[in-house]
Amino acid sequence: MEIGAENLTKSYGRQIVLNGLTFRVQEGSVLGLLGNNGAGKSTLIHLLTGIHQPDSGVLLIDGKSWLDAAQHDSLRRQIGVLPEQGQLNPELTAAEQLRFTALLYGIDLSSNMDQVMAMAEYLFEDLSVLEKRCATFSTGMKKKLGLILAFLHKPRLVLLDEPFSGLDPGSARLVINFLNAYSRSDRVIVVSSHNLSYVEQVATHLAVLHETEFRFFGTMDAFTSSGQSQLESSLMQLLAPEEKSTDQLRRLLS
Ligand SMILES: Nc1ncnc2c1ncn2[C@@H]1O[C@H](COP(=O)(O)OP(=O)(O)OP(=O)(O)O)[C@@H](O)[C@H]1O
Repeated sequence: MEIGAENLTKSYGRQIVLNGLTFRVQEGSVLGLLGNNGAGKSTLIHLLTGIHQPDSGVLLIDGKSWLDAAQHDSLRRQIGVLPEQGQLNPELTAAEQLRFTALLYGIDLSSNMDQVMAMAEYLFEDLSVLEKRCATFSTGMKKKLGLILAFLHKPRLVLLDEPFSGLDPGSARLVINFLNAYSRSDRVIVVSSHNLSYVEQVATHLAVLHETEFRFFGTMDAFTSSGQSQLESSLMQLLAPEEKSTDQLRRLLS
């Protein structure tokens, strides 16, 4: 599934968040979406899911306008989403949440049980967690369950908002391996994250949002070879954050 946009613009009130974005992400790509807090990464993911509408411009899925394409349920079912929050019903057990999400996607969980159990076994050490209520889950457990839900129906387009936040290093490694195993020539994965070292291990392409526009959009190789070898220093150079003095802060906090 190829995705893209032409002249995509989104504002909240008078604040322009995304301004005239034009891009293409080809099948087989894993796009790392980077940018400072408030740069508009989640906003772009919301637009790609179809939850929010752009003010102007066109979102393209397999070359078709997302608004036209969205009318086709089959296409919607090919999208998997890990939102930043609000995905789980705290009252349900994890197993109930899995069944509920499967119902929403219109898939028969019993015939996909091998796949679901394989994902759960891989991400959770102990499968008894599936009988616990989501409300009792730790941050990392919620994230892992959210990932399983996002991949439940083997989507061709996967949109992951902060998949690594709240994960311990071992769990993050599992998720990196999981994403690399899922990546395939007919799929696209979009990963919004602040964790550069993790992004580096999964992304084939990078998009850096800054001040409503892409400061960079291209392959990982092009990004890191454009003068710097390290992802973090390349990003810092691109976004050029101001060095701020901590003198006043020190005085106030002393
Ligand atoms: N529903 C909303 N109503 C009003 N403003 C919003 C809304 N959603 C996002 N914004 C604003 O849009 C801007 C972009 O927010 P967004 O959540 O997309 O950023 P982000 O890059 O995902 O940030 P972070 O890295 O902190 O998660 C912010 O200034 C935010 O306050």
